[in-house]
Amino acid sequence: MNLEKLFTMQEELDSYIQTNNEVNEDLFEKKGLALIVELAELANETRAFKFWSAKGPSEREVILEEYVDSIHFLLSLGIEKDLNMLNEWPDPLSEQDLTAIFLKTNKSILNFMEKHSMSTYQTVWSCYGAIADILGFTYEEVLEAYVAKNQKNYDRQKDGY
Ligand SMILES: O=c1ccn([C@H]2C[C@H](O)[C@@H](COP(=O)(O)O)O2)c(=O)[nH]1
Repeated sequence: MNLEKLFTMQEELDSYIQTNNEVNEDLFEKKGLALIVELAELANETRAFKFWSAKGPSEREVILEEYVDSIHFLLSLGIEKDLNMLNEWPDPLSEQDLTAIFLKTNKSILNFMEKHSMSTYQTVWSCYGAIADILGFTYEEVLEAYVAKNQKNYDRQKDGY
């Protein structure tokens, strides 16, 4: 999937949020932590690791919204480090197990935060690609859900979130 439109939309949303909240500091670390938190929220909604519970995963729409929350922060981190020339979503890792991919993704985010190169950034995208594959999300669905959540984020700012 071409990422150009998403980077542009994210850049606009980020500047709106920063202006609205009068923030001028370097936000890389906070956004990095935000991505790790979003990844955990996503894992929690899938309940993939909850061997002690009989309850199934949340509804697909709920999981998809959590997924695109991560995509927001992933784009935003790339913008912070001038890596938004990444045009195409890198090929997904081949991984079938949700627990394994969540752990790999977590590691890839920490690795990117330590060494922010295009290569470590692409690995995070490949991990998220694998998560989408396992969850059965198409690029079209992800794009549509991203656009909807991006708008919701503006609305929340206007409502004094
Ligand atoms: O600089 C920012 C800060 C927040 N968000 C978006 C990403 C997620 O969609 C949402 C997370 O908000 P919480 O629901 O976790 O508060 O905010 C951004 O896009 N850019």
